[in-house]
Amino acid sequence: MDIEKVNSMDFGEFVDVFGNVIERCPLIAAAVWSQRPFSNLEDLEKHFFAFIDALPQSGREGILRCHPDLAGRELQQGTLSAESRREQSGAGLTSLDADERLRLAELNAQYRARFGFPFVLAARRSDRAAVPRELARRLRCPPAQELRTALAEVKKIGHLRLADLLGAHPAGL
Ligand SMILES: NC(=O)NC1=NC(=O)NC1=O
Repeated sequence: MDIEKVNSMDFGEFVDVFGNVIERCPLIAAAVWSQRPFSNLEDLEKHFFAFIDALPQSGREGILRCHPDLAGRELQQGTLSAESRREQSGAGLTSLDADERLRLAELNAQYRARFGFPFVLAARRSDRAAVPRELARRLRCPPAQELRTALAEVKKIGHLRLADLLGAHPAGL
């Protein structure tokens, strides 16, 4: 899909296509639509990220809370979004053994209890060994720093999803 096609979309089509670039936050696409026309993929992405950066802390934390846990209940129940399912299975999280799943569940619970939002990481840039290691490492970070780190991961996920939608090759982020 080229940027001219994106710029020609009406509101409904735009949100249909881009509504899940940021997981379960179609509001962001709904807001970004007003910024058209976009000069290219980077410009479109810049508007998604600018919306996030302009939110108050409660809004940025809210975006994190819209993310399903990695290898969590939604993965087991099959209620993940198509994008999340692809990302999580791509990182090998659909084939964890019981011990691995339990360890991740425990770490996710500790993380959520400490920060008040779920652990978020771009699964496509990770794998089944790195996820628990990263979770355990970030669990020890100061809250303000961890909020910044988690949002950077949301942007990595968004960058990869936008690149998929526009048929571009994701830059190393
Ligand atoms: N909590 C999460 O990090 N969730 C996710 N990361 C991804 O890359 N896809 C997800 O669903």
